[in-house]
Amino acid sequence: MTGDWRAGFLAPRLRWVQVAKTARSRGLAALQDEHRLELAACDFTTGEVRRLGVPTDGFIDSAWVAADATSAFFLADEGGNELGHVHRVTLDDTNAIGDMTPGLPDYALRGADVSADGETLVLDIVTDEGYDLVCLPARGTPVASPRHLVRTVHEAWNCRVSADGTVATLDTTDHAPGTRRFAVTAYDTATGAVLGRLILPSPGAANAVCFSPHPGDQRVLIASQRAGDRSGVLVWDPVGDTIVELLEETAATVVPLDWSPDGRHALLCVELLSAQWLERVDLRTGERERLDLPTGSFRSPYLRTSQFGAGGSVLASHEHGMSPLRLIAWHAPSRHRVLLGGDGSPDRAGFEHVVFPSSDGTQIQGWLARPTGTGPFPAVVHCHGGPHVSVADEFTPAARAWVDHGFAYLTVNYRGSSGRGRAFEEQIHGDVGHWELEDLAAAHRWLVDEGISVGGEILINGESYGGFLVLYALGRQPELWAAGIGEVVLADWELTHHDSPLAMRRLDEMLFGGPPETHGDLYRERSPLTYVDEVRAPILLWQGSNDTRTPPGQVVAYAERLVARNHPFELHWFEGGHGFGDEGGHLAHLDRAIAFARNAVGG
Ligand SMILES: CSCC[C@H](NC=O)C(=O)N[C@@H](C)C(=O)O
Repeated sequence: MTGDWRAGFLAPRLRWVQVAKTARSRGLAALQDEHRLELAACDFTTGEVRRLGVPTDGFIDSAWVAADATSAFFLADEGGNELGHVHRVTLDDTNAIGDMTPGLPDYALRGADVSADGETLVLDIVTDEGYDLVCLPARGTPVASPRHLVRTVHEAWNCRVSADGTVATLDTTDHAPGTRRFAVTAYDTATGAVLGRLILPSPGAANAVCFSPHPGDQRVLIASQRAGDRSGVLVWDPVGDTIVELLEETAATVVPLDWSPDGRHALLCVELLSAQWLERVDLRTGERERLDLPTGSFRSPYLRTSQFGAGGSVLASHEHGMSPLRLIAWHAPSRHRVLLGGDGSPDRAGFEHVVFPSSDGTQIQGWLARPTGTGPFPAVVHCHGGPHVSVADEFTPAARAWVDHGFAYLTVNYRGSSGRGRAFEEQIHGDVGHWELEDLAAAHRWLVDEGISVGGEILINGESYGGFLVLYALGRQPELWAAGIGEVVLADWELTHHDSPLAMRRLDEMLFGGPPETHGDLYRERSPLTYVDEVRAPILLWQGSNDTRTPPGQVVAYAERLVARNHPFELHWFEGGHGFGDEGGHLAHLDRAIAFARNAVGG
């Protein structure tokens, strides 16, 4: 795995693609280049990708395309702070932009959808008052105030609206506050009346994926999680009060992604220890068909999905570790072709899928990239954010950079990651940091036992919740790590909680079992700031000045304690929110990180 990793990093690439519900040959994409990440209108037939001049943050849920692809909606925030208003941009030559909710205070967004008939927009907006499901016309002049359907103070995500706009759903937790064991609640969009609620037996969770494509049909495709490892697909009719259990898996995790425009099929992503493939299931017969597509990944929580295209096709958002997103149209076995994206070298060797035991015998999965030769190599153990997401075999240009500089790179789906069932995901609740550090120590041990690396040459790296793990590991396992590198890190839970909007505070309360007012001891016990004096390794950090997820104050507090000890560290600030918008900035960071790492391992 050698070559010009810089070019791979900086070449324009697609981060996600969305398909319009009733104009399936067109859609919306997030296009990344050296200088910016912005929205683009796509025509899958001609291959045209046209920039809209609208910046975006990389989350697929911060922007979405209208059903007929004549416009798109996005959250316009203030310098990356994720608080603002939903705007509409027309996808014609004018790209006219207008605020959809001019009468509302700034809000965070936890979901949005537009009906297949193009008329109705639903938003799940979050202010310090609570989570509000609102409904407004998707076309025409924005209304002064949208229709308010419901307010809840407990976490509620991911709203969906029926094809004719008469029924909306919200994934709610009123029945189980302080958890993400969601129920799906359906509302009449004219009156706000509750039409039905789908609550799976505890500790199950249900999430609405999408409504039937047909106006008048109020059935919803549901992703279900149940006790243990069980995951499945349901079709729920909140109006007719019926549930059809379409399929259930125990060995693998199955995630429904889309309902075909002809109503016949659902698209599924099946995941086995983070290896993914796509299947299509016939909604009448339950017959499943695995799509013959290249090895790699097809979805990533919050970041990327695959959907049905026009004419019965599937538009697969395919990536692997060393190959950027390609939109592949699958028509039938052995009949698929690339419509957009890629970099011309999808056959480049990528990640190795590895599994190793943690201290309690639980098998932990990771993705490894290593230089050619026998090693040992200095190594980077990477921790993803979330924590309830997982890393698939997805494009990771940083991994290529590390490998080209002689480092092995191992990204770990530690305890708390999604895709391994509820027990695996929830094991960290009330015990934040404990199992994650056990699993990261296991990764360290495995790299040494396999002869891939040697003990004193392993660094730890991560972003967001992964950045929390970097600092927590440096303080709690100082003997293990040669250096720590973090982006948008969390150094203190209590300070973070107090500086965060409600949309983020609910995550902390779920992880700790309550707010700092009642669970302050645990917040302090599991905060890196508490262990800052134990840290031995040098630290390199990047933080966004407008970040509302891992706000600046808590990192400043941590840095002040390092200064007081005269401990070697660097803290670099960038203008932005919870991540780099420009790959130029990201690349400069990586250059610095590699030089810093070489220095730390004496290279
Ligand atoms: C409290 S950890 C930092 C917030 C976290 N970001 C990255 O790890 C985050 O945004 N989590 C989201 C996805 C959430 O679960 O609410």
